[in-house]
Amino acid sequence: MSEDRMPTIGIKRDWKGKGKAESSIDSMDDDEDSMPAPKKNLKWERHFYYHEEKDFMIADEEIEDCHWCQINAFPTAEPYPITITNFIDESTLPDDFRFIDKSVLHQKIDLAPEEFRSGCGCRNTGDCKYAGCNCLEDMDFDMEEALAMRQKVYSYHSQGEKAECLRGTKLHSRNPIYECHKGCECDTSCSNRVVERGRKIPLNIFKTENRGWGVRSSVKIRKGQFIDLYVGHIITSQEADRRRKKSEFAQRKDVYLFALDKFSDPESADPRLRRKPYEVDGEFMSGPTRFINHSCDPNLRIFARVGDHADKHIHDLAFFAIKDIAPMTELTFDYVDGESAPLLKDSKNDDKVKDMTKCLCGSRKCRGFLW
Ligand SMILES: C[S@@+](CC[C@H](N)C(=O)[O-])C[C@H]1O[C@@H](n2cnc3c(N)ncnc32)[C@H](O)[C@@H]1O
Repeated sequence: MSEDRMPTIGIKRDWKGKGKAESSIDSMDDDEDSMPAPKKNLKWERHFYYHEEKDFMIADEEIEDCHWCQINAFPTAEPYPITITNFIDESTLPDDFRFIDKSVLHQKIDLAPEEFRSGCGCRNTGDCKYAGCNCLEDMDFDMEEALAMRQKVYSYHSQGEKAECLRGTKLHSRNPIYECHKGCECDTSCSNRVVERGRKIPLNIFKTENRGWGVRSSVKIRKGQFIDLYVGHIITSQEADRRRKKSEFAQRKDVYLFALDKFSDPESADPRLRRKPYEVDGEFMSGPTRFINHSCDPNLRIFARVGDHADKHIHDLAFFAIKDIAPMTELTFDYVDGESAPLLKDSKNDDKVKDMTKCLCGSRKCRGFLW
Protein backbone atom coordinates (compact mmCIF):
# COMPACT_ATOMS: atom_id res chain seq x y z
CA MET A 1 0.00 0.00 0.00
CA SER A 2 1.44 3.43 -0.90
CA GLU A 3 2.09 5.76 2.00
CA ASP A 4 -0.46 8.32 0.91
CA ARG A 5 -3.18 5.66 0.66
CA MET A 6 -3.18 4.59 4.26
CA PRO A 7 -5.99 2.38 5.55
CA THR A 8 -9.04 4.45 6.38
CA ILE A 9 -10.62 3.14 9.51
CA GLY A 10 -12.62 4.36 12.44
CA ILE A 11 -15.00 6.58 10.49
CA LYS A 12 -18.20 5.08 11.88
CA ARG A 13 -18.12 2.80 14.86
CA ASP A 14 -21.42 1.19 13.85
CA TRP A 15 -19.84 -0.43 10.85
CA LYS A 16 -17.39 -2.64 12.70
CA GLY A 17 -17.58 -6.43 12.93
CA LYS A 18 -20.81 -6.98 11.09
CA GLY A 19 -19.81 -9.73 8.60
CA LYS A 20 -20.26 -9.66 4.87
CA ALA A 21 -22.23 -6.94 3.16
CA GLU A 22 -24.13 -9.10 0.69
CA SER A 23 -25.64 -11.26 3.41
CA SER A 24 -26.48 -8.37 5.66
CA ILE A 25 -28.42 -6.10 3.34
CA ASP A 26 -30.87 -8.56 1.88
CA SER A 27 -31.39 -10.76 4.86
CA MET A 28 -31.90 -7.80 7.18
CA ASP A 29 -34.79 -6.51 5.15
CA ASP A 30 -36.32 -10.00 4.94
CA ASP A 31 -36.20 -10.78 8.60
CA GLU A 32 -35.72 -7.63 10.60
CA ASP A 33 -36.99 -9.02 13.92
CA SER A 34 -34.21 -11.54 14.13
CA MET A 35 -31.54 -8.91 13.69
CA PRO A 36 -30.07 -7.44 16.88
CA ALA A 37 -28.91 -4.10 15.47
CA PRO A 38 -31.24 -1.10 15.08
CA LYS A 39 -32.18 -0.12 11.55
CA LYS A 40 -29.87 2.92 11.45
CA ASN A 41 -26.90 0.62 11.90
CA LEU A 42 -27.99 -1.58 9.02
CA LYS A 43 -28.10 1.45 6.80
CA TRP A 44 -24.58 2.43 7.84
CA GLU A 45 -23.28 -1.08 7.41
CA ARG A 46 -24.62 -1.19 3.88
CA HIS A 47 -23.19 2.24 3.23
CA PHE A 48 -19.78 1.27 4.60
CA TYR A 49 -19.35 -1.65 2.24
CA TYR A 50 -20.57 0.14 -0.87
CA HIS A 51 -19.69 3.81 -0.59
CA GLU A 52 -16.49 3.37 -2.60
CA GLU A 53 -18.38 1.93 -5.56
CA LYS A 54 -19.31 4.66 -7.99
CA ASP A 55 -22.32 2.87 -9.53
CA PHE A 56 -23.96 1.78 -6.31
CA MET A 57 -27.06 3.78 -5.41
CA ILE A 58 -26.64 5.37 -2.01
CA ALA A 59 -29.21 7.76 -0.56
CA ASP A 60 -28.10 11.40 -0.47
CA GLU A 61 -28.58 11.67 3.27
CA GLU A 62 -26.17 8.75 3.82
CA ILE A 63 -23.51 10.59 1.82
CA GLU A 64 -24.26 13.75 3.77
CA ASP A 65 -23.63 11.97 7.07
CA CYS A 66 -20.51 10.03 6.07
CA HIS A 67 -17.07 11.57 6.71
CA TRP A 68 -15.48 9.32 4.10
CA CYS A 69 -17.97 10.45 1.43
CA GLN A 70 -17.50 14.07 2.44
CA ILE A 71 -13.70 14.00 2.04
CA ASN A 72 -13.91 11.98 -1.15
CA ALA A 73 -16.17 14.59 -2.71
CA PHE A 74 -13.37 17.19 -2.37
CA PRO A 75 -12.10 18.22 -5.83
CA THR A 76 -8.51 17.36 -4.78
CA ALA A 77 -9.39 13.94 -3.31
CA GLU A 78 -7.72 12.05 -6.13
CA PRO A 79 -4.18 13.40 -6.20
CA TYR A 80 -4.13 14.54 -2.56
CA PRO A 81 -6.42 12.35 -0.44
CA ILE A 82 -7.36 12.94 3.16
CA THR A 83 -7.30 9.76 5.21
CA ILE A 84 -8.50 9.05 8.74
CA THR A 85 -6.70 6.43 10.81
CA ASN A 86 -6.96 5.26 14.38
CA PHE A 87 -4.45 2.71 15.66
CA ILE A 88 -4.96 3.74 19.28
CA ASP A 89 -8.55 2.99 20.25
CA GLU A 90 -12.07 2.44 18.91
CA SER A 91 -13.15 6.07 18.76
CA THR A 92 -14.28 7.83 15.61
CA LEU A 93 -14.50 11.49 14.55
CA PRO A 94 -17.40 13.32 16.22
CA ASP A 95 -20.72 12.44 14.54
CA ASP A 96 -21.80 16.08 14.57
CA PHE A 97 -18.71 17.16 12.61
CA ARG A 98 -18.93 17.69 8.85
CA PHE A 99 -16.05 18.09 6.36
CA ILE A 100 -16.26 21.09 4.03
CA ASP A 101 -13.64 22.38 1.59
CA LYS A 102 -14.85 26.00 1.45
CA SER A 103 -16.04 28.25 4.23
CA VAL A 104 -19.79 28.68 4.60
CA LEU A 105 -21.08 32.22 5.15
CA HIS A 106 -23.62 32.85 7.89
CA GLN A 107 -26.69 34.69 6.57
CA LYS A 108 -25.66 37.97 8.23
CA ILE A 109 -22.28 38.26 6.49
CA ASP A 110 -21.89 41.21 4.11
CA LEU A 111 -20.04 40.54 0.88
CA ALA A 112 -18.37 43.35 -1.04
CA PRO A 113 -20.57 44.83 -3.78
CA GLU A 114 -19.45 44.15 -7.37
CA GLU A 115 -18.37 47.76 -7.94
CA PHE A 116 -15.72 47.47 -5.19
CA ARG A 117 -14.15 44.36 -6.70
CA SER A 118 -10.87 44.70 -8.56
CA GLY A 119 -7.88 42.73 -9.81
CA CYS A 120 -4.61 43.31 -11.57
CA GLY A 121 -4.33 43.98 -15.30
CA CYS A 122 -1.11 42.00 -15.84
CA ARG A 123 -1.41 40.30 -19.22
CA ASN A 124 1.99 38.69 -18.85
CA THR A 125 1.50 36.49 -15.79
CA GLY A 126 5.23 36.83 -14.89
CA ASP A 127 4.58 40.49 -14.11
CA CYS A 128 2.60 39.54 -10.99
CA LYS A 129 5.87 38.93 -9.13
CA TYR A 130 6.95 42.55 -9.44
CA ALA A 131 6.06 45.94 -7.98
CA GLY A 132 3.48 47.41 -10.36
CA CYS A 133 1.02 44.48 -10.11
CA ASN A 134 -2.09 46.00 -8.47
CA CYS A 135 -2.55 42.95 -6.24
CA LEU A 136 0.78 43.69 -4.52
CA GLU A 137 0.28 47.41 -3.95
CA ASP A 138 -0.61 47.09 -0.22
CA MET A 139 2.56 45.16 0.57
CA ASP A 140 5.24 46.69 2.71
CA PHE A 141 7.93 48.01 0.32
CA ASP A 142 9.24 51.24 -1.15
CA MET A 143 7.16 51.50 -4.32
CA GLU A 144 9.36 54.06 -6.09
CA GLU A 145 12.54 52.11 -5.51
CA ALA A 146 10.90 48.75 -6.28
CA LEU A 147 9.52 50.06 -9.59
CA ALA A 148 12.85 51.61 -10.56
CA MET A 149 14.78 48.41 -9.72
CA ARG A 150 12.02 46.10 -11.06
CA GLN A 151 12.09 44.28 -7.73
CA LYS A 152 10.31 41.01 -7.12
CA VAL A 153 8.05 41.83 -4.17
CA TYR A 154 5.55 38.98 -4.20
CA SER A 155 5.55 36.49 -1.33
CA TYR A 156 6.98 33.37 -2.97
CA HIS A 157 10.14 31.85 -4.40
CA SER A 158 9.92 31.65 -8.18
CA GLN A 159 12.08 28.72 -9.16
CA GLY A 160 13.78 25.49 -8.22
CA GLU A 161 12.99 23.28 -5.25
CA LYS A 162 11.52 26.21 -3.35
CA ALA A 163 9.15 27.38 -6.09
CA GLU A 164 5.79 28.31 -4.53
CA CYS A 165 7.30 28.35 -1.01
CA LEU A 166 7.11 31.55 1.04
CA ARG A 167 10.29 33.60 0.96
CA GLY A 168 12.34 33.97 4.18
CA THR A 169 11.36 37.60 4.83
CA LYS A 170 7.69 36.68 4.62
CA LEU A 171 8.06 33.50 6.62
CA HIS A 172 9.57 35.33 9.56
CA SER A 173 7.00 38.11 9.46
CA ARG A 174 3.37 38.28 10.52
CA ASN A 175 2.50 40.23 7.35
CA PRO A 176 -0.43 39.26 5.15
CA ILE A 177 -0.02 37.53 1.79
CA TYR A 178 -1.56 39.30 -1.21
CA GLU A 179 -2.38 37.02 -4.13
CA CYS A 180 -3.86 37.39 -7.61
CA HIS A 181 -7.34 35.92 -8.04
CA LYS A 182 -10.18 35.24 -10.45
CA GLY A 183 -10.87 38.97 -10.94
CA CYS A 184 -7.37 39.49 -12.41
CA GLU A 185 -6.22 39.48 -16.03
CA CYS A 186 -3.44 36.94 -15.30
CA ASP A 187 -4.34 33.27 -15.72
CA THR A 188 -4.67 30.48 -13.15
CA SER A 189 -1.02 29.45 -13.67
CA CYS A 190 0.13 32.85 -12.27
CA SER A 191 2.94 32.33 -9.74
CA ASN A 192 1.09 34.58 -7.32
CA ARG A 193 -1.89 32.21 -6.90
CA VAL A 194 -0.42 29.55 -4.62
CA VAL A 195 -3.17 29.48 -1.99
CA GLU A 196 -5.84 29.82 -4.68
CA ARG A 197 -4.58 26.61 -6.35
CA GLY A 198 -5.17 24.80 -3.07
CA ARG A 199 -3.64 22.02 -0.99
CA LYS A 200 -1.02 19.93 -2.79
CA ILE A 201 -0.18 17.35 -0.14
CA PRO A 202 -2.12 14.36 1.20
CA LEU A 203 -3.16 14.70 4.83
CA ASN A 204 -3.80 12.01 7.41
CA ILE A 205 -6.02 12.69 10.41
CA PHE A 206 -4.77 10.24 13.02
CA LYS A 207 -5.47 9.43 16.65
CA THR A 208 -2.61 10.60 18.89
CA GLU A 209 -1.80 8.85 22.15
CA ASN A 210 -2.71 11.75 24.43
CA ARG A 211 -4.18 14.74 22.53
CA GLY A 212 -7.16 13.36 20.63
CA TRP A 213 -6.91 13.55 16.83
CA GLY A 214 -3.95 15.16 15.09
CA VAL A 215 -2.80 15.72 11.50
CA ARG A 216 0.29 14.62 9.55
CA SER A 217 1.31 14.03 5.95
CA SER A 218 2.92 11.02 4.30
CA VAL A 219 5.15 13.28 2.18
CA LYS A 220 8.09 15.55 2.93
CA ILE A 221 7.03 19.18 3.34
CA ARG A 222 9.36 22.07 2.51
CA LYS A 223 9.86 25.14 4.69
CA GLY A 224 7.51 27.82 3.36
CA GLN A 225 5.17 25.34 1.63
CA PHE A 226 1.42 25.99 1.68
CA ILE A 227 -0.46 23.31 3.63
CA ASP A 228 -4.18 24.15 3.54
CA LEU A 229 -6.73 26.74 4.65
CA TYR A 230 -8.62 26.84 7.93
CA VAL A 231 -12.25 26.84 6.77
CA GLY A 232 -15.48 26.83 8.72
CA HIS A 233 -18.66 28.76 9.35
CA ILE A 234 -17.97 32.50 8.95
CA ILE A 235 -20.08 34.29 11.55
CA THR A 236 -20.48 37.76 13.04
CA SER A 237 -18.73 38.55 16.34
CA GLN A 238 -22.16 38.70 18.03
CA GLU A 239 -22.92 35.19 16.83
CA ALA A 240 -19.45 34.05 17.96
CA ASP A 241 -20.10 35.48 21.45
CA ARG A 242 -23.47 33.73 21.53
CA ARG A 243 -21.76 30.43 20.68
CA ARG A 244 -19.06 31.01 23.31
CA LYS A 245 -21.74 31.53 25.96
CA LYS A 246 -23.65 28.48 24.82
CA SER A 247 -20.56 26.30 24.92
CA GLU A 248 -19.98 24.43 28.15
CA PHE A 249 -16.33 25.49 28.19
CA ALA A 250 -15.88 28.92 26.62
CA GLN A 251 -12.11 28.43 26.35
CA ARG A 252 -12.61 25.19 24.51
CA LYS A 253 -14.91 26.95 22.04
CA ASP A 254 -12.21 29.61 21.54
CA VAL A 255 -9.91 26.95 20.13
CA TYR A 256 -12.17 26.64 17.09
CA LEU A 257 -12.96 30.35 16.64
CA PHE A 258 -10.53 32.45 14.62
CA ALA A 259 -11.17 36.20 14.35
CA LEU A 260 -10.64 37.60 10.85
CA ASP A 261 -9.04 40.69 12.34
CA LYS A 262 -5.81 41.09 10.38
CA PHE A 263 -7.05 44.32 8.77
CA SER A 264 -9.34 45.54 11.56
CA ASP A 265 -8.71 49.22 12.16
CA PRO A 266 -11.01 51.71 13.96
CA GLU A 267 -9.64 54.43 11.65
CA SER A 268 -10.16 52.53 8.38
CA ALA A 269 -12.06 54.19 5.53
CA ASP A 270 -13.77 50.83 4.98
CA PRO A 271 -16.71 50.55 7.46
CA ARG A 272 -16.42 46.75 7.43
CA LEU A 273 -12.88 47.00 8.83
CA ARG A 274 -13.96 49.47 11.52
CA ARG A 275 -16.46 47.16 13.16
CA LYS A 276 -15.85 43.99 15.16
CA PRO A 277 -14.32 41.31 12.92
CA TYR A 278 -16.11 38.26 11.63
CA GLU A 279 -14.95 34.92 13.05
CA VAL A 280 -14.48 31.46 11.54
CA ASP A 281 -16.01 28.66 13.59
CA GLY A 282 -14.50 25.28 12.65
CA GLU A 283 -15.93 23.20 15.48
CA PHE A 284 -18.77 21.50 13.63
CA MET A 285 -17.87 22.13 9.98
CA SER A 286 -14.32 22.49 8.71
CA GLY A 287 -11.50 20.83 6.81
CA PRO A 288 -8.69 18.59 8.07
CA THR A 289 -6.72 21.54 9.54
CA ARG A 290 -9.36 21.80 12.26
CA PHE A 291 -7.69 18.74 13.81
CA ILE A 292 -4.20 20.30 14.02
CA ASN A 293 -2.90 20.30 17.59
CA HIS A 294 -0.87 22.94 19.42
CA SER A 295 2.88 22.83 19.99
CA CYS A 296 5.06 25.35 21.83
CA ASP A 297 7.69 24.56 19.15
CA PRO A 298 5.42 24.34 16.08
CA ASN A 299 6.20 23.51 12.46
CA LEU A 300 3.33 25.56 10.93
CA ARG A 301 2.00 29.11 11.19
CA ILE A 302 -1.22 30.73 10.00
CA PHE A 303 -0.95 33.69 7.61
CA ALA A 304 -3.74 36.04 6.57
CA ARG A 305 -4.16 35.75 2.79
CA VAL A 306 -6.06 38.23 0.63
CA GLY A 307 -7.24 37.79 -2.95
CA ASP A 308 -9.63 40.54 -4.01
CA HIS A 309 -8.82 43.58 -1.84
CA ALA A 310 -12.55 44.15 -1.37
CA ASP A 311 -12.63 40.91 0.67
CA LYS A 312 -10.13 41.93 3.36
CA HIS A 313 -12.85 41.58 6.01
CA ILE A 314 -13.23 37.88 5.11
CA HIS A 315 -9.53 37.15 4.49
CA ASP A 316 -8.30 33.58 4.31
CA LEU A 317 -6.41 31.82 7.11
CA ALA A 318 -3.63 29.89 5.39
CA PHE A 319 -1.33 27.36 7.08
CA PHE A 320 2.29 27.35 5.87
CA ALA A 321 5.23 25.21 7.02
CA ILE A 322 7.85 27.24 8.92
CA LYS A 323 10.33 24.33 8.95
CA ASP A 324 11.22 21.42 6.68
CA ILE A 325 8.97 18.60 7.90
CA ALA A 326 9.78 14.90 7.52
CA PRO A 327 7.01 12.53 6.33
CA MET A 328 4.63 11.34 9.09
CA THR A 329 5.68 14.11 11.51
CA GLU A 330 2.70 15.60 13.33
CA LEU A 331 1.77 19.07 12.01
CA THR A 332 1.35 21.65 14.77
CA PHE A 333 0.95 25.37 15.27
CA ASP A 334 1.18 27.68 18.26
CA TYR A 335 -2.39 28.38 19.42
CA VAL A 336 -1.31 31.74 20.84
CA ASP A 337 1.22 32.44 18.06
CA GLY A 338 4.00 33.68 20.31
CA GLU A 339 1.68 35.78 22.54
CA SER A 340 2.62 33.71 25.54
CA ALA A 341 3.41 36.41 28.13
CA PRO A 342 -0.06 36.37 29.85
CA LEU A 343 0.04 32.57 29.93
CA LEU A 344 3.49 32.50 31.52
CA LYS A 345 2.37 35.08 34.10
CA ASP A 346 -0.75 33.06 35.01
CA SER A 347 1.29 29.86 35.26
CA LYS A 348 3.18 31.40 38.22
CA ASN A 349 -0.04 32.13 40.09
CA ASP A 350 -1.25 29.10 42.09
CA ASP A 351 -4.86 30.34 42.11
CA LYS A 352 -4.94 30.51 38.31
CA VAL A 353 -2.97 27.33 37.65
CA LYS A 354 -5.73 25.08 38.98
CA ASP A 355 -8.00 26.23 36.13
CA MET A 356 -5.34 26.04 33.43
CA THR A 357 -5.06 23.25 30.84
CA LYS A 358 -1.78 21.33 30.67
CA CYS A 359 0.04 21.33 27.36
CA LEU A 360 1.11 17.89 26.24
CA CYS A 361 3.13 18.95 23.19
CA GLY A 362 6.23 17.30 24.64
CA SER A 363 8.66 19.79 23.10
CA ARG A 364 11.72 21.00 24.98
CA LYS A 365 10.35 24.53 24.67
CA CYS A 366 6.99 23.59 26.22
CA ARG A 367 5.41 26.42 28.24
CA GLY A 368 3.50 23.91 30.33
CA PHE A 369 -0.03 25.12 29.60
CA LEU A 370 -2.34 25.42 26.59
CA TRP A 371 -4.36 28.19 28.26
C1 LIG B 1 -8.45 22.38 17.58
S1 LIG B 1 -8.58 20.96 18.53
C2 LIG B 1 -7.35 19.94 17.81
C3 LIG B 1 -7.92 18.59 17.50
C4 LIG B 1 -8.21 17.76 18.71
N1 LIG B 1 -7.03 17.04 19.14
C5 LIG B 1 -9.38 16.80 18.43
O1 LIG B 1 -9.23 15.61 18.70
O2 LIG B 1 -10.42 17.26 17.97
C6 LIG B 1 -7.92 21.50 20.06
C7 LIG B 1 -7.99 20.52 21.20
O3 LIG B 1 -6.98 19.51 21.04
C8 LIG B 1 -6.35 19.24 22.28
N2 LIG B 1 -4.94 19.68 22.19
C9 LIG B 1 -4.36 20.26 21.13
N3 LIG B 1 -3.07 20.49 21.36
C10 LIG B 1 -2.80 20.05 22.60
C11 LIG B 1 -1.63 20.03 23.42
N4 LIG B 1 -0.46 20.48 23.00
N5 LIG B 1 -1.74 19.51 24.68
C12 LIG B 1 -2.92 19.03 25.12
N6 LIG B 1 -4.06 19.01 24.39
C13 LIG B 1 -4.01 19.51 23.14
C14 LIG B 1 -7.09 20.04 23.34
O4 LIG B 1 -8.09 19.20 23.84
C15 LIG B 1 -7.73 21.15 22.52
O5 LIG B 1 -8.93 21.60 23.12
